[in-house]
Amino acid sequence: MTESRWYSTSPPAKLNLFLELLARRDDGFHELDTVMVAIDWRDELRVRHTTVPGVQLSVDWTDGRTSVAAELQVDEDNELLLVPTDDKNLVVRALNRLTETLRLEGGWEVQLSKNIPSGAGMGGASSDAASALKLGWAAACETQSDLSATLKNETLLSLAAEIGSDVPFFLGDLEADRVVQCAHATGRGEKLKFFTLANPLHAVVIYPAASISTAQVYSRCQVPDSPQSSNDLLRALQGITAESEFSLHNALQAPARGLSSRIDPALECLSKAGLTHCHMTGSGSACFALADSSQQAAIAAETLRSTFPGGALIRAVMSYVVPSEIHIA
Ligand SMILES: C[C@](O)(CO)[C@H](O)COP(=O)(O)OP(=O)(O)OC[C@H]1O[C@@H](n2ccc(N)nc2=O)[C@H](O)[C@@H]1O
Ligand SMILES: Nc1ncnc2c1ncn2[C@@H]1O[C@H](COP(=O)(O)OP(=O)(O)OP(=O)(O)O)[C@@H](O)[C@H]1O
Repeated sequence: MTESRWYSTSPPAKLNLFLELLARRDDGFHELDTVMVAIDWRDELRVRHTTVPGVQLSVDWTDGRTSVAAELQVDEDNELLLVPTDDKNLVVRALNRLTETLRLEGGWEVQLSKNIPSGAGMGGASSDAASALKLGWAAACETQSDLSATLKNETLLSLAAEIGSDVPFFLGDLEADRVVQCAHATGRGEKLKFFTLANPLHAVVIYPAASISTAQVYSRCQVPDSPQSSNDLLRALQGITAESEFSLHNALQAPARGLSSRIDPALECLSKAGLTHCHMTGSGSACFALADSSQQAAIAAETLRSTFPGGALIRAVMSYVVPSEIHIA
């Protein structure tokens, strides 16, 4: 066995434009109706298959720890900047499971450069894990010529769903083998119908220097008697109806607001910045609002950087594709 070349990609974050709770299941998970869009706030991940067993993961912050800590107004050793390098990291879990499933010899050398904050509801760890599965599969094919391509989609999808409810979204549309930006997700988030946006989405995202546990938010949520539906939004995003005819919704916003006092100021500042459709994404704490253009988003983000009280990562973003392109070096 030899070492593979380096395989790299840029795992994107996501925003939940809509999230409704339909039921609480016996296994503790919730049935969802959610609409996710990938955005161009991205990590960087490099993977190669090596002769050494296990996963050797190194993590840094692309903009430098000092710079991110300054934006967040915290010390460099603050837990907001801590990213695990052991099997708590979903990248390590993904590659270990790939090794077991494919009965591979050897292990992995991995370099992860973070941009996406954790505990933000932006799915950063899940996206890293999905990318690790894709890169790992590609690298394994280089050193193990007998891997069956027909097993690829089935294996990646089942490992992704095992690792986390958000992970399958970040694999993209495996069946149709096309790049897309959006999906309507049901089940616990793993049943996906991908679609292409009629027009790019522009937004400003504020991560208000607070990490929230997804499990804690779900433990405080309430399933409504009459759930709202994502139908109008789905039709507007696909250009079937006029784009102004939709509203966004997140059933996890109320329980998350009860866990962090940093969400309300983020929502207030976004709504005062001349943007529309202000909401929290996923289980929080990050909040976003939609802009008409990349220029409006950039100007609003710049203004918010001077007006938002306390530390925060504030970015102008736009819709992006899943999966992101793989490079080989
Ligand atoms: C909030 C979202 O990000 C929206 O896209 C996802 O629903 C969360 O997805 P995730 O972070 O991949 O979550 P998982 O790692 O699968 O689950 C973490 C915990 O969240 C709760 N959970 C998650 C997904 C779901 N549909 N119902 C739940 O109740 C469960 O308590 C679970 O133990
Ligand atoms: N690759 C990774 N990058 C960042 N954090 C990770 C990673 N793998 C595991 N973690 C851990 O996962 C936890 C949550 O991270 P994640 O970014 O998935 O949360 P989130 O923003 O709430 O996303 P989601 O929308 O999926 O709930 C953190 O405690 C973090 O330490």
